[in-house]
Amino acid sequence: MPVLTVALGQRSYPIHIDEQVFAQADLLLPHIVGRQVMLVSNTTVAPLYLAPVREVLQKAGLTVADVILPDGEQYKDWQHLQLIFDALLQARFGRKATLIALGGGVIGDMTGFAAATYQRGVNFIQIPTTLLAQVDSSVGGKTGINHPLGKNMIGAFMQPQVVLADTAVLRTLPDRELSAGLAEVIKYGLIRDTTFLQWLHEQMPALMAREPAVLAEAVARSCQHKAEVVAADELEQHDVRALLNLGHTFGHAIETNMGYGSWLHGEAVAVGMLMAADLSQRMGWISATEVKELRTLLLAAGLPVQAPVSISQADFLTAMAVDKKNVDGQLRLVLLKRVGEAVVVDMTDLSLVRDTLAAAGVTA
Ligand SMILES: NC(=O)c1ccc[n+]([C@@H]2O[C@H](COP(=O)([O-])OP(=O)(O)OC[C@H]3O[C@@H](n4cnc5c(N)ncnc54)[C@H](O)[C@@H]3O)[C@@H](O)[C@H]2O)c1
Ligand SMILES: O=C(O)C(=O)C[C@@H](O)[C@H](O)[C@H](O)COP(=O)(O)O
Ligand SMILES: [Zn+2]
Repeated sequence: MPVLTVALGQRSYPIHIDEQVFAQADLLLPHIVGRQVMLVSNTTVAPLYLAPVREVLQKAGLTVADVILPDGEQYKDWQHLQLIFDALLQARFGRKATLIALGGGVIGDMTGFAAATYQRGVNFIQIPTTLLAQVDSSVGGKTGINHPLGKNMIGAFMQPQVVLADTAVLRTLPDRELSAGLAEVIKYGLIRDTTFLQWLHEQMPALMAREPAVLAEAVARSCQHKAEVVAADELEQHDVRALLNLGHTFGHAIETNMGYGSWLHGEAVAVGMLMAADLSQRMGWISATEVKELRTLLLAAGLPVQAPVSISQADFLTAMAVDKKNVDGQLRLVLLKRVGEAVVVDMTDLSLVRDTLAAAGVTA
């Protein structure tokens, strides 16, 4: 069983990746500090996986309550965050309470933000149940909610106590969600590991067929990348962690403009990464062949490669103008200096960005 570590001094924590770890007492219980545990899940995941987790906690004599949120990115907002606080207060939970996020990235981001802010901060645990959450969102401590004008605009950095990534639960994941997770997996190859990228080209059919060993390897290699980047730049202050944002400035613009939940995060990131690659080619850094190879890989992963037709260039640029990487109103994008090496670039001239948008069929 691979056990990785996110090395952050006193805030270090393990990531357990294996089958049947999501409700394993010896992995879960040592990370619960008080006697009160709030399980946070959604209407899809709770019926599938909540009972075994509750049972383990109750058997240990803990007080367990739950809050089951509606399912979807459109509910990653203030109103539904408030439901977590309501449940915590109604159950009289205090500062020693532990929150457990059982679900995908939406549940993880919201639970983490609730933990960061409830009574000024309580512990939380990530049990990610989507591929995307296992390879990316459950690790690294970015938590938060969306604003109608921008993705993840309200939030906090808050590291979990432990991540239990159970690859067996991926069996019930819909195909579209598997593909969305693969977008973030491909991202790691593009920004920092050409060997992994080559492996992904070769193993994509096995990943799409959910071959357990191959899927588990993709999760472990992705988590290793994420853990290293987060350990190097936890709070995204040194343009290291920002590289994990490849494709996200375009992608978040798609999600915001299309209405949260219409495009999956991973789908928007896939198209965004292709746009970033196109722009990198325009900068003279990567070749047309490399852009084409990325397109082929995204298609093999069942991901979209075409921007939505209903968004204009102005819509894109408006959403991109509030991106969190921007400094003093200056657009900053993650591009590829070469395949396997990403950089943050100040886009002082927007003409190439417009060219990329136009080439993707986005109307002026
Ligand atoms: N914090 C971070 O570092 C980070 C990183 C990447 C993405 N994100 C955020 O994560 C969110 C996307 O996460 P996501 O892709 O997991 O989406 P999600 O949380 O909406 O989950 C996707 C769907 O799969 C369902 N589901 C979850 N686990 C399942 C299972 N095992 N079987 C069957 N169905 C299951 C969910 O109910 C949902 O319908 C976005 O809000 C994105 O911004 C955050
Ligand atoms: O962990 C990070 O850092 C990332 O950028 C990972 C991204 O995949 C993720 O979508 C993240 O939530 C985006 O962060 P944001 O700061 O652009 O909202
Ligand atoms: Zn992402």
